[in-house]
Amino acid sequence: MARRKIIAGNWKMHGRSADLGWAERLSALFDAPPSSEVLVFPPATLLAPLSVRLPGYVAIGGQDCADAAEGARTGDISPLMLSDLGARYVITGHSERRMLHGESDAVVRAKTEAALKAGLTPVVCVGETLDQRRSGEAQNIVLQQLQASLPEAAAGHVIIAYEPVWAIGTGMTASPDDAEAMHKAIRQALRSGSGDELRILYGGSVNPANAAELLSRAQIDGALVGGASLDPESFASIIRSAG
Ligand SMILES: O=C[C@H](O)COP(=O)(O)O
Repeated sequence: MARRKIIAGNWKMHGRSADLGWAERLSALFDAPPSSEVLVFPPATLLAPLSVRLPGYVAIGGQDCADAAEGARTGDISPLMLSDLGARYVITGHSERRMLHGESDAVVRAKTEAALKAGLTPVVCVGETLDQRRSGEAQNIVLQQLQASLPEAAAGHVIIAYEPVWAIGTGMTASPDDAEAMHKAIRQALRSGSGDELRILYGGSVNPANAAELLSRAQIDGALVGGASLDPESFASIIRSAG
């Protein structure tokens, strides 16, 4: 059976209460639930107020979580707290967290494990830099990152997002062939743990103009969309591209 596509919007550090009308604007663009799953990752401050305004077919998630359920961690948000607000998903290992907050693969793995324990589905991000791609190391780097970022036996319980660092927010997108080749390598590497059910999203400058071609590829199970998810019309157009 074909894997159901997932279109996920990551708002990153954008959005305040004045932006909550995004929910009604998005739902006004659909007469019926779309065929793909739709996920939204707003900033933690908007999780609760946004979730009550979203149509039932949109699930919400956190953009990051701590690696423990509770404790003396000033400023951190635990996966249990996200779940308490209605989140069902959480992004772990986004390259912005890896780079700006020094998160190692071991940290990503601990966060992913804590998220699973809290009953959330982690969306685990991996991706190479431009230098690594140019030097032909992209696949090795991504597979190493993946292996070190995933807890034991987690492959059947997570979603993977392949996000080449050089494509994020730059307007440069991996070609559908390159993205598909990487997704295939990821699927093969995780096959023993997850069978063919593992869903692998592509992220990096996905927009209404390039989404259809990327999403038409059998190995690309959806998109993790940053900038283009902030505008409901663009996001809706990408959702429609998934079929
Ligand atoms: O999480 C989303 C990705 O980092 C992609 O962001 P972008 O669509 O703005 O390039």
